[in-house]
Amino acid sequence: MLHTNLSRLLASGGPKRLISTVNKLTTVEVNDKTGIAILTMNRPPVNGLNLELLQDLKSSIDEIEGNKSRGLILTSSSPTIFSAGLDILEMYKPDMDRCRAFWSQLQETWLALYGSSVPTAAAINGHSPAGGCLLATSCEYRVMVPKFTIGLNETQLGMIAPQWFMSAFLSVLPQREAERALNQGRMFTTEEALRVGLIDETANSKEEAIEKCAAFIGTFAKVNPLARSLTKQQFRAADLQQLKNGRKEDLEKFLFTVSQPALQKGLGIYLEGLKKKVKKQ
Ligand SMILES: CCCCC/C=C\C/C=C\C=C\CC(=O)SCCNC(=O)CCNC(=O)[C@H](O)C(C)(C)COP(=O)(O)OP(=O)(O)OC[C@H]1O[C@@H](n2cnc3c(N)ncnc32)[C@H](O)[C@@H]1OP(=O)(O)O
Repeated sequence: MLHTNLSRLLASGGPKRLISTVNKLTTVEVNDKTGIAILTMNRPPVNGLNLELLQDLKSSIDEIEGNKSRGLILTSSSPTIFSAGLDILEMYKPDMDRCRAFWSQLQETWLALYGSSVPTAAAINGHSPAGGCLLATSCEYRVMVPKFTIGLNETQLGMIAPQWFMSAFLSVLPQREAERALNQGRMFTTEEALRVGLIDETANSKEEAIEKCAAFIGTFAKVNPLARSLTKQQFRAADLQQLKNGRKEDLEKFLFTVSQPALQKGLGIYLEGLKKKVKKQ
């Protein structure tokens, strides 16, 4: 009951204090009463994860870790897109120095979110392909609004999701389901995602999704915070360590992959397809 009241207060726009507007592409709002932080991505039109958005996400996660928030809810300011995943323009005909910085920042941001000491939840209020799905599956709980899609579609783009994308996916889905979905590059509708367990709940609006995420975070109200966070970290330690140990190799593989002419050709065709779709409407 206490948890429900807390989450209602949060979602009803109860006393909220904007504690950070420092970052250009993210905001952090901490509710004074509940202590839960809402981290909102705001890079129109599709929250494409470029270097700057990834930097802002990392610095917002650090801020939430540092200000003793009781939990983190990740969401988007767009009414239809949670995140379109990695900004393809960072990988298409890239400047290699920037591309290096981009991938290193993606690694850094993932380590911070997946390894966060506070309870994390994603209020998925729009489409969530690829890198968007990575962000959502790196959280501990997912609530999604109907009529959108989520999944790791990398193979559809001729790309291979790195091992740590798979780790986050596998922390949510059974191996058989995860392997098949990744091989197919499958995008799940909200209803399908609920059925396989890729999301935990559905909600009819962003506000309700945030309320349900807050209720999840409220379930830890009476649990010792240090014991909870160390337990979470033990569960995730092997996945985190695997990337920490292999960061350089992972970066080199990425740079090698994006410099392949066949991949560049495929990305060009994919981008063209996205643009043609816009013109048709
Ligand atoms: C073992 C070895 C490992 C080594 C590692 C090597 C490689 C790993 C590499 C990569 C991993 C990649 C993961 C990714 O995240 S790739 C990105 C995948 N994302 C997508 O496929 C999503 C594509 N977008 C969409 O499907 C739709 O845009 C969406 C459903 C999200 C929204 O649809 P809507 O109709 O609302 O909007 P659009 O009109 O389609 O888009 C508006 C505008 O935005 C541009 N855009 C969309 N998505 C992206 C994107 N991801 N990056 C850049 N730009 C994007 C779109 O082109 C439109 O632009 P404009 O025409 O207005 O200029």
